[in-house]
Amino acid sequence: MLKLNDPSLLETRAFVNGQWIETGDTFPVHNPSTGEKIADVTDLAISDVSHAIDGAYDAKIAWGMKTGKERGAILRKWYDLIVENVDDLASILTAEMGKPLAEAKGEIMYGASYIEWFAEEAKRIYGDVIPGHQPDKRIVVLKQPVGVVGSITPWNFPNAMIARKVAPALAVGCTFVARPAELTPLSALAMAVLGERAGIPSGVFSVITSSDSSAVGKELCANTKVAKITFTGSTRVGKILMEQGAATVKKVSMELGGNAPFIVFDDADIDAAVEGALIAKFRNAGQTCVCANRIYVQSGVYKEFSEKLAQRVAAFIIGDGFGEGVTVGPLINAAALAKVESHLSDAIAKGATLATGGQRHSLGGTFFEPTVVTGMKKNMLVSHEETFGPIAPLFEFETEDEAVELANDTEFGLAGYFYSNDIRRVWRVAELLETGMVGINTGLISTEVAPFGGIKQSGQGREGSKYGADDYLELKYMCFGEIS
Ligand SMILES: NC(=O)C1=CN([C@@H]2O[C@H](COP(=O)(O)OP(=O)(O)OC[C@H]3O[C@@H](n4cnc5c(N)ncnc54)[C@H](OP(=O)(O)O)[C@@H]3O)[C@@H](O)[C@H]2O)C=CC1
Ligand SMILES: O=C(O)[C@H](O)CS(=O)(=O)O
Repeated sequence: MLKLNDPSLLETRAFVNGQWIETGDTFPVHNPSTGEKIADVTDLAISDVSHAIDGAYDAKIAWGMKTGKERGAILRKWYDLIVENVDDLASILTAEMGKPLAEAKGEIMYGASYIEWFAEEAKRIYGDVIPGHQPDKRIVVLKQPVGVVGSITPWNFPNAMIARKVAPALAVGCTFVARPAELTPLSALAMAVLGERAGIPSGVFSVITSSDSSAVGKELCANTKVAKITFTGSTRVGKILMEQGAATVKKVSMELGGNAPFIVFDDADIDAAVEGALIAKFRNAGQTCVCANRIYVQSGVYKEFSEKLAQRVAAFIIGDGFGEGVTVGPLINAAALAKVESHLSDAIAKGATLATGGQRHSLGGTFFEPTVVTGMKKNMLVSHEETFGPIAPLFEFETEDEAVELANDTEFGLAGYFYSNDIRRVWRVAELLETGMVGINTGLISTEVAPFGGIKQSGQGREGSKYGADDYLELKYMCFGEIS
């Protein structure tokens, strides 16, 4: 049983229009480290989802009429409550998702940083005054909230992916209907408990828990009271939602799949590059969209980098996310494990060589040994598919042009990383990489102060930073005539 300082944070009812809802229908939530059931969560019907949308639509006028300062104050209170309860929120997150407790705490604080950031930005949603085009004309541009936002988020960051969306939405005056992944609804519900305590008015932030993501997605896309869909997840599902949303011309923000290249040039600090690769590849057991999916190492430093990386990876501590000192937890489910094994067996069959790891961990379940594999070639599955697991595939290259060509040889374009101490090379490569984000001599780029998002088939829109509110705003232009 989960031991919490505040057991009321382990909520299993859906939160709709300020009411905690039980329908009698539930779906189970399991701990991926142990396989044990940790809760039965309300399984809403589509009529309940539609009711949540109605409530958000009814609430948007009053919420939008508050000043930015008033909305910001409520968001700031929410931030303070999240920080005060970080230990319980992290325990709930580790229990339902499996990541090590230290990483879970990091995620809670990372998600909270977006709520803090947009609590401040709420007061700064400025419009424009444009010089008139005729003597009697005066032109003013307003920025107004888009309205009701439907949100669908993945299991791998069950707190931060919602926080990264709900914060800007509420800051600018939108209302928000969140549907968390079936695998990890508890973190979202705990956010709703604290949001209610912070004074978020009923209807402004609802959490609709459901085992039928497809049906919820169809309702959010078809319901004309929903102005916008914001989605984080696979490119496959993003395309489904974009197609479904087209029927009602839904605005969309899409944070989708990745296939990040991680390039080590021969002028790099190799020890620093190893540290960067450990973070970029193995954070969340490799289950992040910005993970290094392909590691390209220039031939002159390939042996040194490979050996140093393998040595560090072999020292990882695998186990239950609650375990003391554990640095790599389980994969989320059997399907994730099967994908990791398929990518690895494909690579080995095509000539790759194991440097460390390479098999299911002796703990059983969905634990997999963190793995380094060398001798990778572009005809291997890992080159073109997102592994979403703890495998570091090392490819060798000779020239800078070759590295850039290999890095860009993907339909994805979310994150890219490289290590080099040649300033001219840094600018050349950074400008040529076809990604929305580039880490230069660092393997960790996610922060609320910068615009997070991808290009190509990794999505559209940006989350966080001074740009992050734009996805939740409409421009309205007013032309005043007869002014003389
Ligand atoms: N760009 C980014 O910031 C991020 C991208 N991702 C990407 O997400 C993937 C991993 O997450 P994963 O959960 O497996 O991704 P999925 O796309 O399978 O699921 C993401 C969310 O979409 C829901 N969903 C699934 N099918 C549909 C549908 N037909 N209609 C509406 N909603 C649906 C899921 O619900 P349910 O699971 O309950 O069915 C889940 O809540 C990877 O590709 C990763 O790169 C992940 C995190 C961040
Ligand atoms: O992969 C994800 O779900 C997150 O976007 C990763 S990050 O924002 O924590 O880097």
